[in-house]
Amino acid sequence: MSEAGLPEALVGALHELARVKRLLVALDFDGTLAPEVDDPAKARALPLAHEAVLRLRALPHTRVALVSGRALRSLEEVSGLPDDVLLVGSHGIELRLDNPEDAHVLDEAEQARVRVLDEVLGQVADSIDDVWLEPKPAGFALHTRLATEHNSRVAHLVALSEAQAEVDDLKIRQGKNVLEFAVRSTTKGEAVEHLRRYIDADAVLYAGDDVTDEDAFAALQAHDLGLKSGEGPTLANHRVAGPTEVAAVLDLLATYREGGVHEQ
Ligand SMILES: O=P(O)(O)OC[C@H]1O[C@H](O[C@H]2O[C@H](CO)[C@@H](O)[C@H](O)[C@H]2O)[C@H](O)[C@@H](O)[C@@H]1O
Repeated sequence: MSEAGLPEALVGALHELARVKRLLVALDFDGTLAPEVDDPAKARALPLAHEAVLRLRALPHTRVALVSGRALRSLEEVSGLPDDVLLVGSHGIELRLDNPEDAHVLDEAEQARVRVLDEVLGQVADSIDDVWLEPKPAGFALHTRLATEHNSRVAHLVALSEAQAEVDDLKIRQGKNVLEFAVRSTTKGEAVEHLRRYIDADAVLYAGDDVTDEDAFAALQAHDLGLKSGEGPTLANHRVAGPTEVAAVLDLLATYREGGVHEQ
């Protein structure tokens, strides 16, 4: 372990990463910047992580992006970051880049499928204790965090079978105490590839904690750095225990890059 309490190999990789010319720092929100809480509206990035993001986005040739499963509007609210931080919501479906025309629009057929999903999943949530539905532009998250294990299992089974029976071509994702249904199948991996091209990045740091972040880790290249937050199988080449350590990583990366060692 280094002085910062981080693995030596990770500290070395951060030092290398801080030297590249154009750097993309792409970060998942819940479970990575923000500790998990029962009410998604109350999630906030740890102060050290928030501060490090602000320091990184102020540096030349450095862009920060949040890449989240949340709806874009929800991500804007909980992250509370300036407009020049790029935002990706709904697992890659919604983008807030530098121009308003980058915003997504669902076509009429997709909107009709969202309405059917609303009806089907709404009935599931209404009929099982402590299960609730979070609406998003292209679908819904069925939350079971506060439900008993039994109710959670029933909710997942019923929601899966009824939604698939009523709506074609659904993208279904399992997350932490949540089952997500969307009418578009964009992934965080596609989002990272899009962001890499968008800023013409020479290297990418991606940090995430959940199964859906694995698509982003799979999109990383040899000179990138993937950081898994918490337990579970991963394609990331580095791992830390959780949001506290992710904050320490971002703080150290900001310090190295502020040191002005990046290639010009
Ligand atoms: O991709 P992320 O930024 O990690 O977003 C994934 C989902 O995060 C939210 O749900 C999760 O965090 C909540 C707050 O800690 C927690 O209560 C819930 O159990 C977790 O599943 C969000 O509500 C979802 O829409 C996101 O897809």
